[in-house]
Amino acid sequence: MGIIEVAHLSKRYGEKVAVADVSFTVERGEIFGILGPNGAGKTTTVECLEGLRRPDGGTIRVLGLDPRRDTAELRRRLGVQLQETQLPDRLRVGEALELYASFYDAPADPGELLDELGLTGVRGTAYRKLSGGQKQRVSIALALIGRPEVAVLDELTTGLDPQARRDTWDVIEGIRDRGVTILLVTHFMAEAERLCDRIAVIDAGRVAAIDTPGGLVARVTDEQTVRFRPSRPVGDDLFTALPEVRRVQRNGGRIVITGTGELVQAVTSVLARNQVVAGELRVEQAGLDEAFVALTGRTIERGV
Ligand SMILES: Nc1ncnc2c1ncn2[C@@H]1O[C@H](COP(=O)(O)OP(=O)(O)OP(=O)(O)O)[C@@H](O)[C@H]1O
Repeated sequence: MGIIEVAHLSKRYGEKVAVADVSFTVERGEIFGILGPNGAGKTTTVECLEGLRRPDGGTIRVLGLDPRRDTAELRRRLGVQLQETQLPDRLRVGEALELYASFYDAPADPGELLDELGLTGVRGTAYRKLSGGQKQRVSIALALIGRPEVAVLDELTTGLDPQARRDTWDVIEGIRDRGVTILLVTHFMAEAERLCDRIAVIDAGRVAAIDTPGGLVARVTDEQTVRFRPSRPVGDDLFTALPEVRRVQRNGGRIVITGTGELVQAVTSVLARNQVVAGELRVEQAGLDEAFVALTGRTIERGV
């Protein structure tokens, strides 16, 4: 059984269909991403599984619990980071953690958590004086203070600069390594690519695809391109004879070979057999960006 199971979820606001039909299962220990453009229905989906909204249709189980019925138990076992944590301005970081810790029977140690998130130095600082990245890490700390088995992180790095965003990614990987299952909502491509074991691509309230980042790319194309400058002149026929090769092009002194499968290995072995050295060798592969466009017909931000 998955740690989170969502089946045929639907939710509308008046006439507006926010979630039309969303199903996915999150396994214990993974970082599962929900990736989609603004307005795709990501937040509505996670708010339903947090028990904050009542779905119009479908079923949801989180840790085997029904979010609408077992709200109190779910609150103890699910860590939730809100889109914008609003804490009183004067509250100090350490006090905020102590306060939230008091809501749980067996909370994490606030000092250890601050240390892990690199916040020890601002323990006595008022929340309003923190940088965007520090505020974000406080909101992650608050999501983890109850030692949850599952944490839902929504738009984790929105508004952060690239360095703060990368630092936050390291933090998230550390949390996963401690065994916390993470449901990560994002509209940044780079974030999903870097962090997620599997991704549900959501568009207009529906799941367009669920797969590993590599699997999503492979669904769309397994074409790759190898570029290099040969150490001596070679004919195209050397490469066109390889089953992996689709096209050979020339670009100045460079050879550009497009193909599939074990293309890089095939090209480099034929070069080695013919004593040609490949200078300035580059390999390019379609990425999640291309896969996302092919699946949804839209582009979204990369995020770094
Ligand atoms: N309370 C509400 N009342 C009416 N419409 C809403 C409400 N909340 C969301 N919507 C609409 O439902 C759709 C889905 O919104 P939702 O916030 O779930 O998307 P999202 O993928 O999380 O987007 P974002 O990345 O912008 O947060 C959007 O068209 C949004 O305008």
